[in-house]
Amino acid sequence: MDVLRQLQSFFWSKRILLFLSILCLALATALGLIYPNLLRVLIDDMITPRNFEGVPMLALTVLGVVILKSSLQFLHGFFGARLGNYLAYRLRNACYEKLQFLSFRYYDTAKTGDLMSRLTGDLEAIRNFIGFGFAQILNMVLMVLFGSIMMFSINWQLTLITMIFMPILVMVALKFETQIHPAFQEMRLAMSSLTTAVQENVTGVRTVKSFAREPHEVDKFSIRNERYKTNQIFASSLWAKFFPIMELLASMSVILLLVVGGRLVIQEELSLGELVAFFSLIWYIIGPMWNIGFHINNYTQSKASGERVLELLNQPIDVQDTEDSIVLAPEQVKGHVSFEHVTFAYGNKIAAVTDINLDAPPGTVIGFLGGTGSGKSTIIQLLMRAYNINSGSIKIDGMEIKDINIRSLRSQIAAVFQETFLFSSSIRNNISYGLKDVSMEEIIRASKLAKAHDFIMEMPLGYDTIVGERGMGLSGGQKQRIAIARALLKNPKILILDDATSAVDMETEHEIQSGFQEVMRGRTTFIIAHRISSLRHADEILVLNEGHVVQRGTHDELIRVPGQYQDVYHIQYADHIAREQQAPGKQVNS
Ligand SMILES: Nc1ncnc2c1ncn2[C@@H]1O[C@H](COP(=O)(O)OP(=O)(O)OP(=O)(O)O)[C@@H](O)[C@H]1O
Repeated sequence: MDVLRQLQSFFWSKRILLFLSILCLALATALGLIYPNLLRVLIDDMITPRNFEGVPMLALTVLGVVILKSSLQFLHGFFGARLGNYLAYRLRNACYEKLQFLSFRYYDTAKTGDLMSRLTGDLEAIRNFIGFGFAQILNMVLMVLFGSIMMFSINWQLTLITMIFMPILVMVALKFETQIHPAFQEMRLAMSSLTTAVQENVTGVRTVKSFAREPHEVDKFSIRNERYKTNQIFASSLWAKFFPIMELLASMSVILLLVVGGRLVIQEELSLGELVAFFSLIWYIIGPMWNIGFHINNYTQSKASGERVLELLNQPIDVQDTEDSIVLAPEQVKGHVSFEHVTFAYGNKIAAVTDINLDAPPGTVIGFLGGTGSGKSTIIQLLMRAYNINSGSIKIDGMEIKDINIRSLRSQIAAVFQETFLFSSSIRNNISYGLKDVSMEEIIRASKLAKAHDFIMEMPLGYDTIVGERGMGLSGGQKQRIAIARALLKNPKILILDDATSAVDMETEHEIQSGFQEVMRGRTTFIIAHRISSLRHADEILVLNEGHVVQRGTHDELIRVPGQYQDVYHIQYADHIAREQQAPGKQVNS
């Protein structure tokens, strides 16, 4: 019920639909109770005394009741569907909005398939329950209540006798519930792991094929499919046992009614019409008991689904704006970045970066060099406030970034990553992503700077060419150049190039960088690169090892001192150095 209470806020403004739906169903049920009475009248007042006169009137009454009952049932469906759809619509929007604002930390462990199944299957289960299931459970209670009252009013002793088996029926249904609920939860988990397997396989199809891992992937899927199947079979076998037991218990009540009721009619303590009415009414009690399993199942499934959707909606967002966060005025931002004793660890692991200090006055270029996992990208993520730091401070123009409004902070930063994500849209839209009122001239200018214009013009529809999911159909270098154009168009105060030219050849890199010289002017730029050639013009280069800055200085300073930078330089410039050494008198330099 706690789940229901939490979901309430999503449909409460349309509660009138819920009330109308329940009311219509309750009225339809109440009308249904007229049938047994009409039967009793037909037998006792017309058939037994052989009085045919009232029969046409009785038939008309039945017709009227049928029409009214059908109309009420239609209205119940109509209002229920509107309510369910309204709720699902709001929940879908809320979930999607939440996904937009969840922190990077959440996405570090989130599984796409699992999220998809929450937004589809789970939402559907909630929609069904709030739209129909809930009203039907209430209706079930009303049926039992109305039915019992009528039966008691006819003959209370007979009612008590026929109800002897009802508590057992309820007990069986409740026991069933305690077993089926975990089974359904397990089934949902199994389904989301299946979806995840499919999604990952489709996304990573190139990797799978290049490693010829298809058989392994098939096995992995089979194991998950097996888990789903086992759960399905377990749940089905529970259902299979449940129905015959319920039927047996229900039949006991009918047999009792037959024996005791028949005797009462013979003893003239009960009229024939009343006995027939009783037979009809007993189903008002047995029916709900019979369906209690279905309703309980519906309820538990939706409850499990509700828990999963709410779990997403209640996820804490660890990187958030403070109440009085500072909104940067773009024209006043200078782009002075400083890190003071910054230490940060992902989760409970050891620190990814420790005691980082740097000062980047506006317009300077800072380079990062270091082995895999040395913490270069982490520093950049921290500057964008993807995560909150554990200690130290990061400032822009003297303001702590944790005090700056996140949107306005990120709007001053443009980043190009090693891996480029392109939306399935036109190249033009991909370049102008997130920007309003951008002219075609500006897009072309940025593309030319990023050395992307020529290959875009060679494509069938030029800038209107649609690139598929993750930019399929483009080479890695082409995707990177589009990403660079996108970053340049944003005209940021702070530019981040995280291995941004790794996928282009040396010549193109050189060309792009000469373009960068122009666009980097006046912007504080952070370059992560494995190639010394990308870093040599930086005002300061930080060499990282296991999250620590082990060397810092300009290119000219660093190549002179023994250390990691010099080692990398020697490897990358071996030919050049050899040539320099063959020409005596010349200094070994870049
Ligand atoms: N999202 C994450 N969750 C947990 N640990 C992470 C995450 N990202 C990076 N790490 C860890 O933090 C450390 C630094 O990683 P980082 O990505 O900053 O290195 P890097 O120098 O950029 O490496 P590369 O050159 O390979 O990109 C590594 O030990 C890495 O395993």
